[in-house]
Amino acid sequence: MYSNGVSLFPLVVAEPSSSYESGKVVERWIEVLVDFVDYSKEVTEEEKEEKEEKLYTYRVPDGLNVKPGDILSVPFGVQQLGAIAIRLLSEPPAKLAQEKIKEVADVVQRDFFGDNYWTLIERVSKYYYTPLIKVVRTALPPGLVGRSQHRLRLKRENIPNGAEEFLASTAARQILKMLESQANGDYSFKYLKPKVKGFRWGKEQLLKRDWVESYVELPSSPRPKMKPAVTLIDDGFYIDLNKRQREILKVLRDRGGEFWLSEFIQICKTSISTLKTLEQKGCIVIDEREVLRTESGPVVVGDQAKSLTQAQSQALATINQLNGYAQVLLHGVTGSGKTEVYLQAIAPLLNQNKSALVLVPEIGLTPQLTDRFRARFGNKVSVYHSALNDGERYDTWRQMLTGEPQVVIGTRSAVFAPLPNLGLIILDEEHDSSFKQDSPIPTYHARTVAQWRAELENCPLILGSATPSLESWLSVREGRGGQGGLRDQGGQGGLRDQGGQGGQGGQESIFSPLSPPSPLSPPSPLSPPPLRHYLPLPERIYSRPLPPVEVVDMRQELQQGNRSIFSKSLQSALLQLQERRQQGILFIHRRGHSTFVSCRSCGYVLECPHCDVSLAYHHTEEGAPQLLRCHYCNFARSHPQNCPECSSPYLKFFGSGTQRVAQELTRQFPELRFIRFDSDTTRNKGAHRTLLTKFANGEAELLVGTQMLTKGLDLPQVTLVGVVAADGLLNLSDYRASERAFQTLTQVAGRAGRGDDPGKAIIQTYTPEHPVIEAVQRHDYESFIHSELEQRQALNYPPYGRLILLRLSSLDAISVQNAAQIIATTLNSKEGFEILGPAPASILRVANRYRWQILIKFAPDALPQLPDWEEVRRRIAACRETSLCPSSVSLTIDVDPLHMM
Ligand SMILES: Nc1ncnc2c1ncn2[C@@H]1O[C@H](COP(=O)(O)OP(=O)(O)OP(=O)(O)O)[C@@H](O)[C@H]1O
Ligand SMILES: [Zn+2]
Ligand SMILES: [Zn+2]
Repeated sequence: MYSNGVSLFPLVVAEPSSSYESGKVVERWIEVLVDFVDYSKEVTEEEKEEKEEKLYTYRVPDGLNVKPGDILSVPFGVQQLGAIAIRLLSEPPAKLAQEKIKEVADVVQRDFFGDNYWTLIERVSKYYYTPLIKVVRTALPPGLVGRSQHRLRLKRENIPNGAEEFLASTAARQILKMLESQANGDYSFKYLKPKVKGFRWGKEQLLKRDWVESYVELPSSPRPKMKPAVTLIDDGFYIDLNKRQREILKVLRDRGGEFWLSEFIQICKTSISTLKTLEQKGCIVIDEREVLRTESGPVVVGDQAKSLTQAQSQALATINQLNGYAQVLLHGVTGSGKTEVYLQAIAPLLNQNKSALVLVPEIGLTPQLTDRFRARFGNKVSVYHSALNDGERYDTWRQMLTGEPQVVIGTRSAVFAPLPNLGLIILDEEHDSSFKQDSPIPTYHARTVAQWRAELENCPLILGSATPSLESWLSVREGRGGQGGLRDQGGQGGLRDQGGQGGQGGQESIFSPLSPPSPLSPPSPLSPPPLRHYLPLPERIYSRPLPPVEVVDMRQELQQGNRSIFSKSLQSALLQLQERRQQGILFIHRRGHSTFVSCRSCGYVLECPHCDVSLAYHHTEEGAPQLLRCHYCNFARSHPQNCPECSSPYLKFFGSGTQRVAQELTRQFPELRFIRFDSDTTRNKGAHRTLLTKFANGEAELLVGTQMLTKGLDLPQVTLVGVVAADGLLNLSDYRASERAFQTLTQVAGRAGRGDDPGKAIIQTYTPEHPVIEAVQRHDYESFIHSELEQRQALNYPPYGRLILLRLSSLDAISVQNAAQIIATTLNSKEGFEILGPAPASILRVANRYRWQILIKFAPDALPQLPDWEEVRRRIAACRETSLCPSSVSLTIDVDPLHMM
């Protein structure tokens, strides 16, 4: 047998090598995820996906030590490709002919992701019933491994004189010589391999002696994109200038003193030579600035830390003292300055060479937030979210792997960002449901994953919100489970037979020290220093008042003969905006309005041909095509002239919420300028920023939009917030409806009065007595949440009980119903949980697929104890077996679901 040990230390050959110790099974095969980059275009997306998701088995050559998480190089067809080691096997798959299995060519990089990262991926895989491979695909940008280069570098300081004499192998000597001949002692594997016979063994020996190191060079570090910008340095008052030159300087000053050169030339209708003259006169500077690849707009630099309010400094002091993992709930009312606390919590970390990860709900609000971070930390900030294209995403990843301390701001999937030396994770607006992925699997919640990650990295997690989720409140205030508490159950109950993970000894032990006390056991009197901190910011900055909330009863308006969608009160507030040159926000809950098109003659309603829903009418602006669109499958058609059923030309429609309101505004307030801010008008890249900038520049009095408006906008000029109809929010048939309605209304009201002028909110509703409305009006988070928690507890809903939703769908209506029935019966026949359903989804057919669901509910006191929990998990995973769920039916296991179907 040929092993590394032999030639180096002949005397210890007789000793058993470590893989034979303690009766461990020798694992000689490895399943790998092959990194396809330039995969042939002649296959369908589906075939491609199947191939990409597939694990391939390779043999591990003797003497090569391979671990999950290593980056390998493997022969694949005629190519040599990068691959990630996923799972060791002690036997080759029975289906494969042994002699057909190829050997791993080499280990390119050990522990590419680090143990913690790999543990995180495994935990997500287990907890969310998702094959490891899919989690890896979720976490990694495409092509990360493929584009990198594997290299070998000399460690000169370790090499003794006459080193070659110590080397028994010719290959090793040859490699050493070649490297030494290079000034930087460095070559790529690709270069060395064909030149050195037995390259791998030679390299292994050099590595063993620590004379060389192997590393992956990610393609050259990202070069910032630069673009010329104009900056005002002197407004030219004492300089001899002509009228035109003065005009140009005034424009620049009015626009904040900075502009991209090309855009500024357009705006002023001027030329580069005119600007050069102004530069020579010392009024402006034209220089290159870095452009964030995902963003436009000049980089604002040099923002200083603000001096903190007392509440802010108290919160910051606690955060600064944290050493290692802790869960912090920063509960600050709207406009209390949570962002400033984040910024000042991050600043010292960067100086300690640590990085920070900031997760935000949606991209609509990141431009403003990103600007604030960039103003403070300059180019240490990068943005990572799903709207980036592959290249941008890849670039950002690459930058993270350089190891430079940095701040990454991103949406849900950024929770997997491979930041070096993570010092802090922040979830801003932690209550927001867009942190949860409904599909595809893994159906993860970024808050849950962030918590695991913080524990693994041993760093604090800050959850910030004006309206914390019930989960976080319960977890921090009462030290009870919440979603994080699930992990000690879910995490340990690894499904060894599922998805390819598990099987390596010692895994369980990784979980135990991290597990918090079980949510079911009383807190121990000897508990270690508190891992949970509640940090309130009960007041707005400068003690500005929260906006008074006026609730308007729309039933009374109707009785008084007002048929407009705007109440008297809202109408006069809108008129005042114009008079006082102030600004307002009008919030529309999309579902609150009918958007379908129907025939006045025969009553026919235009429906989606693929889903059981009516089509929604869409019209962005005058002159744009009128479209009918399905909100479920995105099917679109033009608006017909005549009824398809009876040919009548009298089709009646309402626009979607915002469209209809926009029409009404134009009719009733022809002078009022407004900007629509919704999914129709923000489709294009950069549209969010453009619209918000227009609004901030005072180009309109009113911003009209949907949910997007509620999330973190900080516009000091806004004094009025109107909610057109709160009822659509209140009457949703979902156990979370009240929580969501309270959060949305409080957040949207909180956009008012953030500047010097006091603000107010007007909420229109047909049910003013609804407890949610009353709580919002009183700004009373605590009593709302207490009564809400009581109800959840009584019904065993989260955050007390736990839910797992099985979503089934199929093109065939009968087989999905049958499968749902069979699965529900099978699950029901055992104890340990409650089964709700099977039930058809509220919209049965979407994109031609029929959908059924089964809800599994675990009451807190019936929660299975370990090791029974594992048995329960096995039973749930077994639902996917074809005996229960035929291949024509797809089944998604949604753990901790937020949305029912
Ligand atoms: N200590 C401070 N002194 C002066 N201004 C401050 C201070 N802290 C924050 N601000 C300013 O107050 C405003 C509100 O702060 P911020 O947007 O961080 O509030 P928030 O708590 O995140 O609000 P929301 O939850 O409503 O989004 C911002 O314009 C911010 O620059
Ligand atoms: Zn008709
Ligand atoms: Zn549809």
